[in-house]
Amino acid sequence: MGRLQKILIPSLGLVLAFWFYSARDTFKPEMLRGKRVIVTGASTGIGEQMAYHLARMGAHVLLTARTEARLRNVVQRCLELGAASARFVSGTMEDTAFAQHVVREAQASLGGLDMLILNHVGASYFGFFDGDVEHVRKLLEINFLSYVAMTTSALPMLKESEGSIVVVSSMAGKVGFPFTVPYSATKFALDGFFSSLRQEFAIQSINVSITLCILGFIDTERAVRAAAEVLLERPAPRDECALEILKGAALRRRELYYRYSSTRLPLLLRDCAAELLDYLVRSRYRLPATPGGPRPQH
Ligand SMILES: NC(=O)C1=CN([C@@H]2O[C@H](COP(=O)(O)OP(=O)(O)OC[C@H]3O[C@@H](n4cnc5c(N)ncnc54)[C@H](OP(=O)(O)O)[C@@H]3O)[C@@H](O)[C@H]2O)C=CC1
Ligand SMILES: CC(C)CCC[C@@H](C)[C@H]1CC[C@H]2[C@@H]3C(=O)C=C4C[C@@H](O)CC[C@]4(C)[C@H]3CC[C@]12C
Repeated sequence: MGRLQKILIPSLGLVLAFWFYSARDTFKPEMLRGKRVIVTGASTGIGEQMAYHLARMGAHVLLTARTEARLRNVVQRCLELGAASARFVSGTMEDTAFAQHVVREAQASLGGLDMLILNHVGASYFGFFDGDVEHVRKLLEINFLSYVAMTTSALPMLKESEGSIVVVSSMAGKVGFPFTVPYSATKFALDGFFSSLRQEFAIQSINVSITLCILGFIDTERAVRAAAEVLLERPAPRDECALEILKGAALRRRELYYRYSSTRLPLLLRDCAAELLDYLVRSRYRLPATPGGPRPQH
């Protein structure tokens, strides 16, 4: 009996703790109703899908990317889907002044901000590193520095609303993958910046959540065009991916993994068997017969 109690009581405690923890963590679409959200890179791909989900949930969306004609269509569709409001600002994130301009636009048109979704990426090549240092610099400006600039400008509004920052990164921002050298550098940089910033928020009791999203291969047009022939991996659907990101953001998660089986599970190997993980990653590539590697795709 005594032994039974020793086992039963802690087990019951564990079950209750697990139940309490999961109950706290249920996503409801109403969580995003009426929220004021910026989505960058919203003209195509995962960003476009996030805009549509947010619209269905009744959020106010401010979308940005370079291509005005596409943004106009996405805004129109968001309004049809039920967005509380939808607008866009077009321009390039190569310019940090533009990043700051987008945030000012949120202040002017929405009167504040609840969620900043940093998702855009500049075009790069999927192939062996070609030694082009200027390309690395440019990609760092688009994929990293503009994220820093937007966060810095948006922070006063996010502190005010106790809001959220969502950083869309990749498995290639946690592990080295072949053929993504410049891109991977920019994604690792995001992890350093935002993980360190999260620590400072904790010390300063700043209630702004930072969700770093670690994505595997997703079926967006550009990614499929660039990599599908070389990868033995099947891309996951972009609309489901977009919804998972929003759920993680609404629940103020620290990190989000999509899909779990091709991100979180392989990453468990990283600290105890790095060489094995490297080998498994390479084994997912159909390596080319030509010594130059796959033709660079932009
Ligand atoms: N697809 C995948 O397999 C994976 C994607 N990810 C991440 O998900 C996020 C979205 O990727 P995905 O949807 O595939 O990308 P897409 O290429 O479909 O979309 C990229 C977006 O960024 C915008 N953009 C490109 N260059 C600039 C620029 N200079 N200034 C401002 N905006 C720009 C594009 O619009 P426009 O050209 O009109 O400016 C577009 O809206 C990225 O952060 C990516 O790293 C992570 C892992 C895997
Ligand atoms: C451990 C493995 C089983 C997981 C495999 C996941 C691999 C296949 C995933 C993880 C990260 C993915 C890359 C990515 O993040 C973004 C882009 C940019 C896009 O324009 C071109 C495609 C590219 C390079 C993706 C290619 C597929 C990658 C390497």
